[in-house]
Amino acid sequence: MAASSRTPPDSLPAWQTLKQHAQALKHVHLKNLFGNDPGRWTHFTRQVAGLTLDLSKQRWDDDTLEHLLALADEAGVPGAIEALLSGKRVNVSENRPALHTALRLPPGASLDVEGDDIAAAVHESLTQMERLVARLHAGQWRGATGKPIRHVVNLGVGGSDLGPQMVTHALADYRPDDIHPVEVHFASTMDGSQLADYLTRFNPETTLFVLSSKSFTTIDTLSNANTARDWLIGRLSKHGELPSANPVSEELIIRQHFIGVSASPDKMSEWGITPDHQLMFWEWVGGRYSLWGTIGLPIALVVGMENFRELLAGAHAMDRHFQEAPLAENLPVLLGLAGIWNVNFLDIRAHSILPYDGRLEYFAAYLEQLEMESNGKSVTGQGQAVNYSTCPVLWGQLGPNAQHAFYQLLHQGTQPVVCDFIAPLKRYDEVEDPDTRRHLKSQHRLALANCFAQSRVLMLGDDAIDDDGPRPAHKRYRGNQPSTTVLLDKLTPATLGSLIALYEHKVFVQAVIWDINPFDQWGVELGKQIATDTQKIIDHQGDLARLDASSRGLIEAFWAAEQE
Ligand SMILES: O=P(O)(O)OC[C@H]1O[C@H](O)[C@H](O)[C@@H](O)[C@@H]1O
Repeated sequence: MAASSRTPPDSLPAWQTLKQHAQALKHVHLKNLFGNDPGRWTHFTRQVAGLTLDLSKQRWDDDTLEHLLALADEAGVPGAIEALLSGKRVNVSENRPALHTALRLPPGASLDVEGDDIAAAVHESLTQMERLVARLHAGQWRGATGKPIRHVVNLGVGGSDLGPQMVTHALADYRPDDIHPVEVHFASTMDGSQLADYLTRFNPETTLFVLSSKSFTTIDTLSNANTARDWLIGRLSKHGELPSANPVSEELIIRQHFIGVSASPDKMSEWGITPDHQLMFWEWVGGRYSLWGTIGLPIALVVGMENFRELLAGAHAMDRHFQEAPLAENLPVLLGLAGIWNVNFLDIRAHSILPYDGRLEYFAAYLEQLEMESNGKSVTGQGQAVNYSTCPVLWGQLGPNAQHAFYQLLHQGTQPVVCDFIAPLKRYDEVEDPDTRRHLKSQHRLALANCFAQSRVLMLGDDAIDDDGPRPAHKRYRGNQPSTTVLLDKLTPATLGSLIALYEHKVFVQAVIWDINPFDQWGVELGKQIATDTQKIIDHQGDLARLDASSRGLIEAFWAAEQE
């Protein structure tokens, strides 16, 4: 992480100790670790900011943790945490800080970064967002023909889509009921199919688009934006198709139907977004870390500003804990170390995210970007190739659905996989009808029973059954698959904020130990460049002959299909 060169992690004394320790522990089954230590739950469980982190089902013991904590120390984790939170230029390849934590500083806080109080600027941007939200919630934001906005479509991709979509879905229950009803939707794919669905269903007079793009150059988002603009102009302008008594100017349409959110105000203006409808953020906020600021506009539209600020407060509580707690009590550090142990010492390179609550449907997709775009790297901050594994392959799905899909592999496949089970302890208290509440609460108990049963079976295998009589091989379970369980007291804006910040900081801790930069994503650039070249060839403006045989064949197949 640090710009100056560092001892490679695999040359640190604690790494060597861990290698030997792993050899000794390799043949110890998780069930025996539990058998040997009745106090595992207490030893390996921590509670902070509405979250309970149970690491007792990791395939480790007290000594492992001690060595891992020594590794964190030797790798400079405490100093790196301080550098991150105080705004040092930890993103070395782009020479800038990574200050997503500044977006959730409480009102009145200040943070001096290189001579500027950035907390003040952050709060100003939130106030500007609050004003736009208030206008929409009051039904005062009118489309070009004078009707209040009913549908808001966020056009963004990656960090400008996944975080807001995940949180709006998770917190939909927190929608205030005293507001003008505004429904929020998301379209990200460059093929236009998601957007096309909205365009066939929504009334252009009452539809507003939020163009969310940190760079404001992402072709996926800009192509959707152009389609949306053409649709609105085609329907509403004086030359349009709508038989309106009051045809309106293109200028008014763009003014009233587009908000821009970006770190590039010039590009927003160039596209035509009026300065009043531009929300800003900064280069020092990474896209996948940006839901906490103005990119969170869709979240604030769904849950209201008060709940949005609760989300920030929950994340800030985790930031404080990350900064202040000793390593051995520090949730993100412990979660990060469990990952290091699995990847680098137990050679487990697959990681599944399994929430047992339908509201967390998009959490795995969000973490896929957070973890793999951050830590899917193979050179250090100083450009040296690493010779140890970094980010595992991470994927997931709602646990109850995944039980009927890929749990077969978890239980009997050949791959070791570590799983994160995530569930709220309390649910459905707020349902008004007592009968419905009773039924839903029993469904919640059912979901928790499944969640707890699955991690137990993964751990114990056949030993989970009392009567472990003779059975054929295809009915046997070896167990010994490690897992983590994260329990939320309840899924609220604050606990969700803490949960997301927990994973953000876990990713950082791992990056520090692996000595990689989690805040850039150069690996996605070449694909974009080659796609631009390929499009020229598809459009008959480039040389097909210089491509490989497969790419040529694919393009020719497309051309042939176009002729049919
Ligand atoms: O917000 P934007 O600048 O449009 O970027 C959207 C996304 O696209 C990029 O290609 C990156 O891989 C992501 O990190 C980013 O979140």
